[in-house]
Amino acid sequence: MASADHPAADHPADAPGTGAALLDRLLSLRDRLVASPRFRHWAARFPLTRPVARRRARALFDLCAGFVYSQVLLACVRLKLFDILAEGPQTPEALAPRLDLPLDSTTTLLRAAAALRLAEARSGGRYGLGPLGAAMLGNDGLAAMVEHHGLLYADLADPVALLRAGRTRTGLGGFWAYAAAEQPAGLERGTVTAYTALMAASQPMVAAEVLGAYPVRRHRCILDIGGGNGTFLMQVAQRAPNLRLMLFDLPAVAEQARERFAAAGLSERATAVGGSFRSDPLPTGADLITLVRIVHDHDDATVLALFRAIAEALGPDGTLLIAEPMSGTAGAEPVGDAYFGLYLMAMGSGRPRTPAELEALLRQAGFGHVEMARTSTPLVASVLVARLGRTG
Ligand SMILES: CC(C)=CCC/C(C)=C/CC/C(C)=C/C=C/C(C)=C/C=C/C=C(C)/C=C/C=C(C)/C=C/C=C(C)/C=C/CC(C)(C)O
Ligand SMILES: C[S@@+](CC[C@H](N)C(=O)[O-])C[C@H]1O[C@@H](n2cnc3c(N)ncnc32)[C@H](O)[C@@H]1O
Repeated sequence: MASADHPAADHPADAPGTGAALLDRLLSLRDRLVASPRFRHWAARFPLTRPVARRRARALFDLCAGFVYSQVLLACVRLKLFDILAEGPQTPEALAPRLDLPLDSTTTLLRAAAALRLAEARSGGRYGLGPLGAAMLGNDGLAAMVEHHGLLYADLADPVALLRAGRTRTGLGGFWAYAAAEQPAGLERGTVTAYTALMAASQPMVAAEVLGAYPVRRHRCILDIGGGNGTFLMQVAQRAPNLRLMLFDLPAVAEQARERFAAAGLSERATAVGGSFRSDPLPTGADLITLVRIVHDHDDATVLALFRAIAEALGPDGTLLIAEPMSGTAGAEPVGDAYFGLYLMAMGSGRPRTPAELEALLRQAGFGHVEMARTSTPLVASVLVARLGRTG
């Protein structure tokens, strides 16, 4: 199941012999060359190799400096710099009292933000929004994501220790309380509220991707498993006024969804059922089941059991839709494998999967037809659509 975003999704086995062996030899020759200080010295000066050498140096520098760039972004978010610059370009002198920073620090922050394209130098020594700062505006979910990274960075302070320990107790694991819980259904409201709020804040950008990729209107009843406080289903409700809405999540989370459905006047159309998909039966009656940012949280055995339970709950004509950032996404490789790979390791449960890995698990559970639905921003979410049986 290769696609434009996942060109290697099929993972064809390397043909034994010539092609792969020749490639290996060429790559080790490249590595030996690049590892030589003399070659690097020469390549940085020779006009034809200089642009490549500069790009590599910059890429390596960005890897060294990534945390510093992240902290510049965090400072901008905390100081609400983007909202302030959205009023119009301003001088450091005018901005310093508004940011409650000394003038010198204001200039340092503005120059850093401009270098990272979050802000932009304008005429008369003023600064305005940069293209990336403008993209942060009106995206409270992204700002909340930026803020919560403090937990991740603390867990990653010693990355080798984290990798050696494997699944261990961490700050992030405490935040995502279900990740380590033996009996997640017993989690109390106080424990699930912070992660539920973070997911709700960042859900609109995910819902926009999913609903742009798949026409939910063709269905009669949707069940959103792990649906949080119902933010996704509330977006669905707007797109498909005739669809019945069901949500399943841990009892303390489902309770919050029920309250929000009632407040939005959706109680007639929407129900929220509390339980754990690791131990409780799923609600039946839906012809579309969605797993939005769920599968990557769990290990293979849990995922396979969940897919099997879904196959049973859906019935033969039903559709399962999986939406989450996936491993191996073309153009977003570091998102799936570097960011989510280490994120989920720190969280203590799950792993990012390629579409082909997901498809293999789906097939084991009886889903014979699996295809990708194209999203506009696959780093936010890729979408897989699966149906039972062999035909589409
Ligand atoms: C108008 C003129 C003159 C020119 C226009 C030029 C042009 C075409 C500009 C483009 C403007 C544009 C449309 C920009 C769009 C920007 C977008 C869509 C940016 C999106 C960025 C999204 C980001 C950075 C997403 C970050 C997401 C993160 C960090 C998510 C983390 C999720 C976590 C930690 C989830 C945890 C859940 C768990 C536990 C794993 O299950
Ligand atoms: C990462 S959040 C995603 C929430 C929502 N789908 C979204 O994208 O915003 C994972 C959700 O799965 C729920 N969850 C985790 N383990 C569960 C289980 N065993 N049974 C039911 N829900 C579970 C959590 O309570 C949480 O709401």
